[in-house]
Amino acid sequence: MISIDGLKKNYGNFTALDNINLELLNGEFIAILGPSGCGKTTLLRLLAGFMKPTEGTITIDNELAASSNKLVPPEKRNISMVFQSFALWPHMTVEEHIRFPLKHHRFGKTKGKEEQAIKVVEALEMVGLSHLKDRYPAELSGGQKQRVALARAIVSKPSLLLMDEPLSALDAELRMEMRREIGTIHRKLGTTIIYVTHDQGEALAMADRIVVMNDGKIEQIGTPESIYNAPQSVFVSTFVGKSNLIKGEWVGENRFIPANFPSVSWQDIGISKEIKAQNLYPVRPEQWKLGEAEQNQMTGIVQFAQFQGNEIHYSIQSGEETINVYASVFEKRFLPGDTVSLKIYTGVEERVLLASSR
Ligand SMILES: Nc1ncnc2c1ncn2[C@@H]1O[C@H](COP(=O)(O)OP(=O)(O)OP(=O)(O)O)[C@@H](O)[C@H]1O
Repeated sequence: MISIDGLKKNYGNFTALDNINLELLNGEFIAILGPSGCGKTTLLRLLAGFMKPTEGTITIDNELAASSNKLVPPEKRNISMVFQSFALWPHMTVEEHIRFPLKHHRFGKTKGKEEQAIKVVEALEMVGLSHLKDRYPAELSGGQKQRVALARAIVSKPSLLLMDEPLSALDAELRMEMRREIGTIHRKLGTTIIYVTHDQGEALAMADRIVVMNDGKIEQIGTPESIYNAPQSVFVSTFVGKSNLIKGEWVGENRFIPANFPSVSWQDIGISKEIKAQNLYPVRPEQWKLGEAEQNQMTGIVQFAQFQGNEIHYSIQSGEETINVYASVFEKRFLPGDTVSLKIYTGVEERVLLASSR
């Protein structure tokens, strides 16, 4: 188990991480999700042992690994890393890359040549590269290079695998394929994975739990479903799921009246206290139900309608607010200039169904 307590990291006067508290269970797949500059890589570097924290501690399997005056260096931690840039050596073949940790790493060291060969074959098979084992990095595609980096990272069976945006240099289709492969490898190996990404789709699809970060702090920790369906802050509701934040007023605890439509009222569907306190109601783009304009309903004028294959993405002007709506292609189509009514799916079950069908 890894325990992070009160972790802080300053670079000079600048605080890159502040009061980070997190417990990771053995075998968990944790995604660290946040925008550029929020401190994701800093957290990963602290976990790897590249630098000391300014305050707080990291404990790995009940042993203090880092504090402001102690640092267990990377080579003394049973960890591996995979980077966005692959970090391969141009003069080594695929097979030599994968054998490297077995020869040199303190934890993965495997003395017998035969045992080494078995482990290399296993790792090559796991990432589907057996047929390319004699190639050099310059002779591989981006996806194949990342598979080499992955095989090199897992061959020594580390207890912790740190991945820093490993798929961001790959094209969209390959990213989807690699998501599945990393998921399969995680299930097979049972290694604890910390996976840094700014891509919400990756985090939602792959992780057991997501840690959403902003500005050096943790905003929310939870399962993908809870992060998506029950964001606790305005930041999480807009960063994950791209909610529209409708302005209005909460009447009592349970009823919301949109500012521009006093005759409309929406019920509470588990909106957090923090969001309520700002008199906002978050509505995700796919949560809207468009219809012909009706009296006593929220309405707007379609500005744009973009065909996306499985969905139509509308931009709708409603009073001063521009509302984004994702509608199924099977629903009634609207055109720019049409006045439409905007209702929302409020049943929690409906919302979960919608979320899981995306
Ligand atoms: N060595 C350093 N010296 C000074 N400031 C730094 C240093 N490294 C990072 N920072 C700053 O700390 C903040 C967090 O950086 P970090 O690299 O952890 O962010 P990130 O979330 O990984 O961003 P990205 O997704 O762009 O890689 C940023 O504002 C960055 O400019």
